[in-house]
Amino acid sequence: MTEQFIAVVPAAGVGARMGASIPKQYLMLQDKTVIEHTLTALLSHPRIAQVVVALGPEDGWFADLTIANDPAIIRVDGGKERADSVLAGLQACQSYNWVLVHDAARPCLTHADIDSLIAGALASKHGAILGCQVRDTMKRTNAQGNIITTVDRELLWHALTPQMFPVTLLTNALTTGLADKANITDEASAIELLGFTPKMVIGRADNIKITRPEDMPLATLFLQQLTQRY
Ligand SMILES: Nc1ccn([C@@H]2O[C@H](COP(=O)(O)OP(=O)(O)OP(=O)(O)O)[C@@H](O)[C@H]2O)c(=O)n1
Ligand SMILES: C[C@](O)(CO)[C@H](O)COP(=O)(O)O
Repeated sequence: MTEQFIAVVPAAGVGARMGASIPKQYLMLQDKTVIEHTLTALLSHPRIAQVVVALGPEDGWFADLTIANDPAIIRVDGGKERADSVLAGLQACQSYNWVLVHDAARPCLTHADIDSLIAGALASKHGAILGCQVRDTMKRTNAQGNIITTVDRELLWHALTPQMFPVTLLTNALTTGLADKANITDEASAIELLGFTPKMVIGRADNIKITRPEDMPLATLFLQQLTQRY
């Protein structure tokens, strides 16, 4: 039988940068909430058997969603930082070899990208992440906002999600790295802190993370365009 995987969806954020009255993962995009789009993309993939959703302590929204009753969904309590939420989710993944971690706030994920990530991760000892190369000239500024240098963009990427790693390796990395969690903004950065070099897999640039209000119409357009998501 083809190996099945588990996914962890960190969904315990408050969405401060969105500035909405509810966490951004519960805002409506077309016919359903952001998190429902995200979970549907994962749950409908043939190699994802279960999805662990890390929820905020005050979350009163998830239980009201129909998808919350899907038997493939496991709920856990998230933590103060995204890395804490992911580590909490990993405690429910110990019977699996591999885990995909995907932001609840990235609803435009396609099965083609999940397929590419799985192939890339299984071919790499250190796991893999989806990413897309930067397109603009990149600048570094000083604290006063003055440009101090132009950064070589040749090998510069936007890290996306899902990110896929062996469960034991990622659990160890996040447990060890949490002492330095200020620098752990994605799973790969914790793996890198152990000295490993995960594989970068080319992903779609429309797999955006909904962060600010202007991202909502963009995600709506992308979902309309994505006729072949699954
Ligand atoms: N303590 C946290 C913080 C974030 N997340 C999740 O991690 C993903 C990416 O984080 P981000 O875009 O930063 O979401 P928020 O933290 O909600 O946004 P903000 O920083 O604007 O508050 C989101 O799905 C968010 O719900 C989480 O599970 N636990
Ligand atoms: C994990 C991530 O989406 C990869 O780009 C990003 O690091 C999340 O950062 P955030 O500040 O928690 O949104």
